[in-house]
Amino acid sequence: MPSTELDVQLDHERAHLATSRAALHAMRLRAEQLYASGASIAGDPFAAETLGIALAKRVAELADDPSTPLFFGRLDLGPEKRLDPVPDDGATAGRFHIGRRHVTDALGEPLVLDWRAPVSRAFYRASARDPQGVRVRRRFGFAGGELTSFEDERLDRGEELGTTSRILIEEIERPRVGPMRDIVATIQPEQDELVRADLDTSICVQGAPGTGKTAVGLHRAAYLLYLHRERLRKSGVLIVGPNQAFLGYIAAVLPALGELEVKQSTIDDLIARVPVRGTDPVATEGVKHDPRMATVLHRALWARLARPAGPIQVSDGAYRWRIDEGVLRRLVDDVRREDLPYTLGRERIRARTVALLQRQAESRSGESPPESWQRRMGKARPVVEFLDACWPAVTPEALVFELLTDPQLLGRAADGVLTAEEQAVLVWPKPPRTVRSAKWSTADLVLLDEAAGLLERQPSVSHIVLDEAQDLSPMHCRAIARRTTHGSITLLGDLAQGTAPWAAADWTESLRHLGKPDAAVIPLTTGFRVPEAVVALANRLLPALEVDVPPAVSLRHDGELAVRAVGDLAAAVVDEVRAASAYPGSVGLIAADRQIPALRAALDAAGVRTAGLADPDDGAVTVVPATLAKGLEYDHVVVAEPAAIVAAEPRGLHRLYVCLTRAVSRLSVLHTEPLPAVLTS
Ligand SMILES: Nc1ncnc2c1ncn2[C@@H]1O[C@H](COP(=O)(O)OP(=O)(O)OP(=O)(O)O)[C@@H](O)[C@H]1O
Repeated sequence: MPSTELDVQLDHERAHLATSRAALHAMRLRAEQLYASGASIAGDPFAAETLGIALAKRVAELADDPSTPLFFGRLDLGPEKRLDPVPDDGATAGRFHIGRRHVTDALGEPLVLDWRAPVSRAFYRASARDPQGVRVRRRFGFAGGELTSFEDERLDRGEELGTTSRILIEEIERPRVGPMRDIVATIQPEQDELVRADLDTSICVQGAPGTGKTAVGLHRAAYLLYLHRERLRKSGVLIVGPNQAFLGYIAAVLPALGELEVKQSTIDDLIARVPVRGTDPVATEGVKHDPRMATVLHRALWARLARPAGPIQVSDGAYRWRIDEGVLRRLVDDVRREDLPYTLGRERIRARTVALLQRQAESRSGESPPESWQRRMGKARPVVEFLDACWPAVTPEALVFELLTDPQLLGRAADGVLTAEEQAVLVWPKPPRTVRSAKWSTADLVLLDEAAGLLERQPSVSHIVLDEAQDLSPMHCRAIARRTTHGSITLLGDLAQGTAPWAAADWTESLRHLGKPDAAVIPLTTGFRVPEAVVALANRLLPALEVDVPPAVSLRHDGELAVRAVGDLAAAVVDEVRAASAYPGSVGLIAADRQIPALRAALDAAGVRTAGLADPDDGAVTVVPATLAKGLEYDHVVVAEPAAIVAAEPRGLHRLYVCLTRAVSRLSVLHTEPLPAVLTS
């Protein structure tokens, strides 16, 4: 395109941007006015409050962030795809700008279409081979909210840029500062297919570091909320991530896409029903996370049932009623066969016992006794004694407490399921005296949740996105399965990054425990973060990680890698970090957890500004313990002493693989001890 023509078109697009911004502003003003007058329109205080909340949300959703473009793409559709009834004026019919949210003018005509709208799909999926009715796809380049360039693909003429798009490459190579950003402008076709998968479809995405798994999960959540807003408002979408630092890092993505109400949680917080005040030895933790514990708990619970040993005789003040032992036995057997959660079963026994008494009262008087009579009989001492004897009430805490304090009881429940050694490590060495004084560990949380699931039904969430899912134990997966009985999941992970003792070795097992055995496992293989040279170093570890995963192909041919033997680790770290700070973008120092305090002190002493994960500071060097590096990324990463990272834990090589794959542009590896042999061979 000649440069004058290009300038004309750019001016045209800038004018459209200005019009769209003004329209968004007007939409927001209207929402604010409605909000201000909400109290007077609504009939009563409750309605006023509900309306007020909805309108305040709407106002917040319509906030314009001047640093992000209102649209990032444009589609010119061919005549057969035009949706508008307006006669073709040759200029704008069949033309749609695509952005983060809908913007309409005063007449309700769309100026910008939401990226999730059906028409927008073609922006991500159309190709020269399958143009999907698109004549021209235009991508816009922006700097600080100002439109600076555009790039056209004439799909109708077979032109397609794919991953050679300059705008895509610039976006990928842009320095990272602060929390994670959305990727709506450049979602790739293989990612889009996952983002737009049906709500009822559960998927498992296996992808090497930096292939966009987290991004895909977050965008899928936003997409599902757009498409099924009413349904999901009630039962929700939940994002589960490995730790608070990670959740903090991704927290801004959904609000940037206009989704302000998605809950995010770590798996431990999701299932925590008691405060964690204790820790377990590794061997004990391992057994508690083993799926065989589900059988043990199940057996321990149902072993509490006893056969009725005698009739019940109940007086209601006027008459005395009796139910024979045989009838009670049948009653308990019948309810047992109904396979209800335990507490529901107990209540059903109570209800049926009262019904039997009621029938006797009816046949005597010919009238049905009042509800108050039924309630009284349900609480009558002989009825409660019968229930307590045959179907005793129990809490999850009491059930787990009994198992962990009583070797005999545990032995009966675990017979043929756990070995004697496994049973021995489960029992508390110093048993607490009461349930209340128990110091529960994080591993106990999965047992308590499993027990709670045996007692009561868990409410179902419509969709759960599970990130870094390779680290979920089978018992974690069961906890999620209980919460998605009627919902679906997006499982995101990389088997090579599994660092937990129970890390998944293949996805089939995890999916089975998650109750979604038929979910497809889909690979993502294009790497958007880690430069080629760095991927090549990290990939040397793969054979030692004993997992079968497709290797990633990096889109980044830039980037630098330096591996240096040094004499004084702290001094070298200070020098390296100082040198890194000369470049734009973020700097992260990753080291074994126990080395972090000394290295941070050395940086502080040298006057280098540092920040921890809990207190992020954009201009400072973030000091990251290796165990918290998962999912994070920095432009320049300094990994200090790989041997110490490997030595710190049984799956230390997997941890090192995670640490080496955090760099967006440059990775410096500094070591005083020899590097792990697999890295140098
Ligand atoms: N289509 C895309 N366009 C631009 N950037 C992208 C795209 N996909 C992913 N990215 C960027 O690549 C980086 C890595 O993405 P993300 O963190 O989602 O990867 P991941 O697979 O979850 O990585 P890890 O396994 O290390 O957690 C992020 O900065 C993300 O914004």
